[in-house]
Amino acid sequence: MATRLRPASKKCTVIGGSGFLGQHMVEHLVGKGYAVNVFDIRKGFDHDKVHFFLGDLCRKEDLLPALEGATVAFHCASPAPSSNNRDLFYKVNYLGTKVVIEACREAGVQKLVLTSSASVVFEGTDIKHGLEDLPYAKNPIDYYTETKILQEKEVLSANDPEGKFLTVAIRPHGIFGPRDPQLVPILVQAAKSGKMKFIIGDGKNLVDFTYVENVVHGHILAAEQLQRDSPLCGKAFHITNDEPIPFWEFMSRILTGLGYEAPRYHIPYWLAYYLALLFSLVLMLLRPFIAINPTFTPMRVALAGTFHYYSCERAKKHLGYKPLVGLDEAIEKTLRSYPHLHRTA
Ligand SMILES: NC(=O)C1=CN([C@@H]2O[C@H](COP(=O)(O)OP(=O)(O)OC[C@H]3O[C@@H](n4cnc5c(N)ncnc54)[C@H](O)[C@@H]3O)[C@@H](O)[C@H]2O)C=CC1
Ligand SMILES: CC(C)CCC[C@@H](C)[C@H]1CC[C@H]2C3=C(CC[C@]12C)[C@@]1(C)CCC(=O)C[C@@H]1CC3
Repeated sequence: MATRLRPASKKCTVIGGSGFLGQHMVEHLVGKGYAVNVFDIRKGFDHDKVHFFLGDLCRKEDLLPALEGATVAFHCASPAPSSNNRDLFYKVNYLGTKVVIEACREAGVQKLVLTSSASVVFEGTDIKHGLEDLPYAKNPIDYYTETKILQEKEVLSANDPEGKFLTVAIRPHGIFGPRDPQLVPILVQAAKSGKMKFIIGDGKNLVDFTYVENVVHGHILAAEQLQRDSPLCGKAFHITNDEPIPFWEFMSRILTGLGYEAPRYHIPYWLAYYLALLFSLVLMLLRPFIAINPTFTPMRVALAGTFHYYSCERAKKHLGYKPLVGLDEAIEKTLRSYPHLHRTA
């Protein structure tokens, strides 16, 4: 029987492929017939159809073998936002991304799809139906976001159709779903230690939470539509569930779905913000003696107490994007995927 050869254009590399989003990307790409290389500093899972390359993206010599023969590279690697390590964010997200671009060009990769973040325009004040052409935040909410801005600028300005190298950035917001190590586990941890009693503000602020499969879908569409002279070249695209929901309703649905009580007492936004700021200053002074990772940071209070939802009309128009999984189904699937986080008694 003749074996059908996989077209060379279907070989890709997922940088950060061992992470939460990366792993979902890999599974969907394999399902769509791509030959997939994963590049990461750690091996997060096993897959018989995937080639794993371990290394640091800041080192071009580590990266090059993983990019060999690939036409598309997806760059979804980043230090965890909660690590709050300024030097590490700068090194990996900014300097490392320059290395990624250089290595892609050297290896002959034709398309680079960056996972950016909708937060690159967020300064801690309300954004309603935000468009991609809002200016980058002058005062980003944290170091992580500061370096996501530098990273996105670097990738978009590297778009070079003459040099046969095309780039695009996907800006998701509040990714959640099975195996997310961040949103649901942090929430459950806070609930277990009795910290999820308060609603910051009036609880009416709408926010985007985006199911991981929709984020993956947006990335794959971007890679497939990115062509010379297409309106995608060098542009950013919001990818959301297109169903903004009150932040505290989303939190409550996750908490009650896992058997915890929903927060019910209101605390004014400004009070929560200044308390978190004061707390982080105290922790900074104490850092030489004791290291604590606080649950309530000024950044989280800002995210929990303001409106921040984004339009994905540009993605609908130019990528043909439409969320594949609606919010209700996404929450259900997520809750079902965390049996070990259900409250026992
Ligand atoms: N989780 C969220 O809500 C959102 C995430 N994003 C972006 O999506 C991307 C993926 O995020 P997640 O999957 O949630 O994070 P994650 O922490 O699960 O995955 C990131 C991966 O990058 C790898 N990595 C970190 N430093 C590296 C280095 N120097 N060399 C090679 N690999 C390295 C890590 O080992 C990890 O596997 C990131 O770029 C993040 O900024 C954007 C918007 C929202
Ligand atoms: C303790 C509570 C007040 C809130 C707990 C939930 C939070 C851990 C999450 C709610 C919104 C999330 C979010 C991100 C991380 C996890 C949350 C703060 C990001 C900062 C992840 C990286 C990004 O690029 C932007 C995200 C915005 C929303």
